[in-house]
Amino acid sequence: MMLQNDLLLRAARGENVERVPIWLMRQAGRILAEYRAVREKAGSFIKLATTPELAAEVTIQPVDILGVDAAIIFSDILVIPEAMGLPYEMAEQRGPVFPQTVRTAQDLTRLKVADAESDLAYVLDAIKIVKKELNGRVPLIGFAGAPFTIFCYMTEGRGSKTFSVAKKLLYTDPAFSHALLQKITDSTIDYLKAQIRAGADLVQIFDSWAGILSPDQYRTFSLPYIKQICDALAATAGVPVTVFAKGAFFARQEIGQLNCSVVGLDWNMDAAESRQLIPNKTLQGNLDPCVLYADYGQIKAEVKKMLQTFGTQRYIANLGHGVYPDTDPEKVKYFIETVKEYTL
Ligand SMILES: Cc1c2[nH]c(c1CCC(=O)O)Cc1[nH]c(c(CCC(=O)O)c1C)Cc1[nH]c(c(CCC(=O)O)c1C)Cc1[nH]c(c(C)c1CCC(=O)O)C2
Repeated sequence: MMLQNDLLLRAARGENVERVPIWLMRQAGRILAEYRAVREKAGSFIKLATTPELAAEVTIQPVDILGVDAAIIFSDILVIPEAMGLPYEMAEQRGPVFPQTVRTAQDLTRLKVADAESDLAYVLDAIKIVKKELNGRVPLIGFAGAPFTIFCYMTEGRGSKTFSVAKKLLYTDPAFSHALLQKITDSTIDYLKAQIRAGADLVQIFDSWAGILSPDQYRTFSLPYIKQICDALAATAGVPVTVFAKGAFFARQEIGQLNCSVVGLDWNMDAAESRQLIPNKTLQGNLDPCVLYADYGQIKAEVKKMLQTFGTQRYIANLGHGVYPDTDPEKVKYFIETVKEYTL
């Protein structure tokens, strides 16, 4: 299937583009009333995420309503622990909770390496439906959490400001930590390959908790596993890979040397400095999501500043993290329009 709008893929591959492509992290769900209506109908987040027709519907909503240049499959990074044998619940207002956690070698023996084709068939089915319904309008982004971020949730059992339970394990039981990280990595490689076979045109790895690690710990417990994923996908899949490590400003140079096409940036990472540290890759980001609370004039000024410093080539416009749930969708549309209208 030929894509009518392949700006995102061309920018990712470092090819010339006539304008900057844009999409938003967490564009599906969170801000749209149309999303909340479907979620209501489904009854729960998990029901919605595991019903391929409904997941496909909310995946396509931002393409129709916001006019973004890509869809991202509606799912969650926590489907990997679930497929490994650690089910999660989505507590209203409180986020994900794992009733059981994994903190010892013995806990680990109860987990398996996920088999995407059987354990995550519902995500793959949703991808196939989206590809059919998009009919080539825009590319579809697949995704997974980085092994360290998944490790955080599996060991801690819930969100945390410090993830001190997870980090304690890195210091007190590195052998266990590496064994769990490897099992997550093996599951994730299989899963991302399956997403690509099902039709994902690009995949993004979210290392949402990268910023809580020291540079040394990041080098030991996160980067090597992301590297395994990038190498495995480069060897077999041939679609662009984006690595987004929130807060890992200290690791930009090393991330830039991975076998990936795009590096995602958050708003703490200076554009010019990032270009210098990562000279040979496409950059993605990095507007502070809070800019979208400002008035239209301020949004325009901030977006122009961002585009001027990143330039229009080897660049994908985005926020520096997911869009916040209480953002006015009209402001989001204005952000997207401002990027689309920008020319040098
Ligand atoms: C850390 C993380 C999670 N999930 C995700 C990350 C990495 C990205 C990031 O750092 O923001 C990724 C994710 N989660 C979801 C998507 C869907 C696609 C998209 O729009 O980008 C994506 C890409 C749906 C979701 N995942 C979740 C919701 C809200 C649940 C609901 O509708 O009740 C949605 C739409 C729940 C979730 N899932 C997670 C948390 C902490 C929460 C609770 C709060 C929240 O972020 O909304 C874990």
